[in-house]
Amino acid sequence: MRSKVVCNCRLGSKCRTGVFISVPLRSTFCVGTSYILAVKVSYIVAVIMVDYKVQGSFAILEVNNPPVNALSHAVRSGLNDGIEKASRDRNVKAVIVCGKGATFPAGADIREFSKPKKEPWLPEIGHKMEKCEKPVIAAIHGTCLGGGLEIALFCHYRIALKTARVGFPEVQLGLLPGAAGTQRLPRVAGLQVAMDMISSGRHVLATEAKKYGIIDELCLKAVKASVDFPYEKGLEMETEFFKQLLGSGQSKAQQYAFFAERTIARWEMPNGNYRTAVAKPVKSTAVIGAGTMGSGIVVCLLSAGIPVYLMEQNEKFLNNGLKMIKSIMEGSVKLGKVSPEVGRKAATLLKPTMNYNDLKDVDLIPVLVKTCRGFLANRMHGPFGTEGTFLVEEGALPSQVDRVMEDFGLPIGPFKVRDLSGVDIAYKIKQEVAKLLGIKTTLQTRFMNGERYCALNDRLFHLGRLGRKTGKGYYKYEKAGGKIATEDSDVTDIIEKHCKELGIQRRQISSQEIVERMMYSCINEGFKILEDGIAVRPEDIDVCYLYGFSFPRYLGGPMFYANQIGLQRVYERICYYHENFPYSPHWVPSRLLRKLAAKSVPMNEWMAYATGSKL
Ligand SMILES: CCCCCCCC/C=C\C=C\CC(=O)SCCNC(=O)CCNC(=O)[C@H](O)C(C)(C)COP(=O)(O)OP(=O)(O)OC[C@H]1O[C@@H](n2cnc3c(N)ncnc32)[C@H](O)[C@@H]1OP(=O)(O)O
Repeated sequence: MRSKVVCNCRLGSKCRTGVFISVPLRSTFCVGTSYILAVKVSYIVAVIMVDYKVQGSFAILEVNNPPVNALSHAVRSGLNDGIEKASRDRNVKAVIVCGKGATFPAGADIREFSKPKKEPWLPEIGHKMEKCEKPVIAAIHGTCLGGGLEIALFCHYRIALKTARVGFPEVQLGLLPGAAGTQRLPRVAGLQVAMDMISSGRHVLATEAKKYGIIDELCLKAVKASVDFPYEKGLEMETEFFKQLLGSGQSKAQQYAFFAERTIARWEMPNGNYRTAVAKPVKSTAVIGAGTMGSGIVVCLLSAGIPVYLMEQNEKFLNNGLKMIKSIMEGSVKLGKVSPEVGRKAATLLKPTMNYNDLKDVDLIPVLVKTCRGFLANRMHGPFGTEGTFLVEEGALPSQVDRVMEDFGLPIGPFKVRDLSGVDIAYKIKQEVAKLLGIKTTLQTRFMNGERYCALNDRLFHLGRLGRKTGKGYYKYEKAGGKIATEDSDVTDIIEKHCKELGIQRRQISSQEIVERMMYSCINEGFKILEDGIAVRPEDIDVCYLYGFSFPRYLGGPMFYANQIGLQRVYERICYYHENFPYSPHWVPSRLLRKLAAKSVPMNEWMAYATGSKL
């Protein structure tokens, strides 16, 4: 713990060096420390997050806000005071801005975006640095990102370790650089580089950045020319856009996704947690089943350089799988996704077999779960697929459902996915369930075990329309194994025939109904999953969707999306669909959702209600 007098802020005024909490005693100065400090003589508590040192003729402003030196309010205050102090100090001839520990500031403090905004803003500090009559140098190491890079761009010189990385990841948070980044980077690095970096959010190595002129060891670049507007006007526009984005649901969702990814990494199980778990080396693996999914997993393992047995009981399927793997690996090499070296080595790492004995010593066999309802993703995604088919049976077309869901943000609609994974897979899963229940289905079956059943997929299966692999499924393709999906009037005829035979009156279905039925049915299941303790928090579900189903990041995940819509509204619509579709158990409203909706519980308290610690 350090305590030192660092400023002379007036009693009761805001401490400009840090966070001023309370002043019950009469005191004329405040005491700052990097830690929350109870000082005997007063209750004044302040946090210093920029260490100010003078070494020789250099003033060093070292940002000290671990772990990533985010530019929190206390850091901004510290930088602001530091640059003013260095400007005033006659002994100081130059100023160095740097980060303590692992990195130069990695950007604004994302947690502060959802709090009341507090000055000083970053552009104000940046302008003070730029206007400082003494040279201001950014000494960069680690990850110099977002607001951190903007600060560096305001400095007169930038020097960096070769290993340092710079970038504007704001786009991943639904934002744009808001402290002159959009104005200054093009002037330093050129329009093309700036457009690439700002729109991709990619981190650029210092060696590459130097080439672009972002890291400038030699002198202050004269950055006066503007592409479209004078600098001041450009800055004004940038601030306006930044404010608009910051208030948008998209940015909130992306900020949520950023923290959700980190939250789920801190997992806890009854017999261990993320701190105590020790990774076991994986030297050999086996994949059982050489279908689309099995082959995909083999490709991932081979790309990581891990030996893998591919086990199949049927020689023809085994050979088909091997062909598929070879072609995917060759494609990956061509696209530069894996190196030619990895591609060549893959052939030696892959061992096809039809003998289970070969698998007895392998370290890992990934399990391909197809029918189990107990798992998170499959269980939650079940209603999604089922509702899609029901919508088509009631009046929509597969292409309409796909278009609406792609507009919603999914990378590929549910029927295109079914064609990709295979109509036969969906058919066989249903047949397995029917077999377990001792039921035989026909094309006329409308209920199975008291639940609504749609035999449309079965029709396509019996017509040999198995999806991409046969060149026809819910769409037609340019060839068997083709990728270009085109609407097929034959499919419309099949659907209409199905409805006519079963006496189903088709109707117009709105986009809103499609989105609600697809999304709310799986959200309802998501709340049941929380209720059952299958997931320990909504973030688990959302990250699973972001990665497993490429759910749009700008919506955060299905649970965050539900929260944004409002639980009361989601609950009411689920009740509405339950009334209209009483034979689909996925519309039975979740008890947890009902409780949360009734009490308008904020998302961070959902689990207290799910686990019963709050009722
Ligand atoms: C309203 C009017 C305003 C008008 C004026 C506008 C002025 C606006 C000015 C500036 C705006 C700037 C925008 C930004 O700068 S946005 C932020 C840009 N930066 C980022 O997005 C970086 C995000 N972080 C990362 O990518 C990584 O964390 C990385 C820095 C690469 C380090 O990775 P790694 O070593 O793997 O560490 P972790 O990711 O696990 O992170 C460690 C913990 O630190 C927390 N963290 C990281 N970055 C931030 C951040 N920017 N803000 C807050 N917290 C951050 C992270 O959550 C980890 O903590 P925990 O484990 O507790 O979750």
